[in-house]
Amino acid sequence: MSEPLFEARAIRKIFGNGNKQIEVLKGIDLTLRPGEMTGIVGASGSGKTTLLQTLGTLAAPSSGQLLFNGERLDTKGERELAGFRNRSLGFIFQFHHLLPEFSALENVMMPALIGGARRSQATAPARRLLAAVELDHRQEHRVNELSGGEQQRTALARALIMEPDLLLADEPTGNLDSRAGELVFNLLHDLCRRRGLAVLMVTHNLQLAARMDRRLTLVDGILETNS
Ligand SMILES: Nc1ncnc2c1ncn2[C@@H]1O[C@H](COP(=O)(O)OP(=O)(O)OP(=O)(O)O)[C@@H](O)[C@H]1O
Repeated sequence: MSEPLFEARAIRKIFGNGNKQIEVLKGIDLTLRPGEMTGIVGASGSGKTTLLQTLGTLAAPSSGQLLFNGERLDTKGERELAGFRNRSLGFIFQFHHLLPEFSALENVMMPALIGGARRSQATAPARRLLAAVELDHRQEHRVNELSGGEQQRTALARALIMEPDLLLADEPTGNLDSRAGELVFNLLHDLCRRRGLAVLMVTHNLQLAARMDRRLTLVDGILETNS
């Protein structure tokens, strides 16, 4: 078995204060290895988005440890974490957070430009990724001219441009028909096998979850392993 890429140890996340506190994550232990696809299911409001944001260092845990390649993340400052996320993590959010005034191509290139790449370096990989999600014909279109499913595939291309080690995806096939959902799943599956990408994906699609290496269910703030 390969070395862990990512480890969460006893992660808790509490919102609010005083008698208005709600404990959404109550002690998450999770190990992700390169090349592994892990599906997370759970009822609405069970904390799946909170889990992805906390594991992805977008929200600080209330307690517990996060390790990436054995190195502690939870002790790093925001500046260092921003660099880490740009280099090593890809995110697909439920609401894409694409920039509406920019084209699909520009949105996909954005993380590379933020990471210091020149436009001339970022263009070809961005075009390749848009082609891989079958959006060759939409590259120059502004995001607000794209359908919900096209926006979701653009967000996937953007999440992959930096060749992340770990992709955290919140319902990445939610707006897609079954053919596009299949395309996205196959693309990710291929990256896992070929490049060792690790994927942690929230999905309500049980058929998709069944094809992943592992399925976990978030119940009452704890991750349970499904058979
Ligand atoms: N910033 C916040 N402040 C207070 N409570 C919050 C905050 N963010 C989330 N919560 C609460 O945490 C719980 C889990 O929310 P979360 O969005 O993580 O659930 P989810 O499983 O992703 O839901 P869904 O499947 O409906 O998207 C909810 O009860 C929500 O109201």
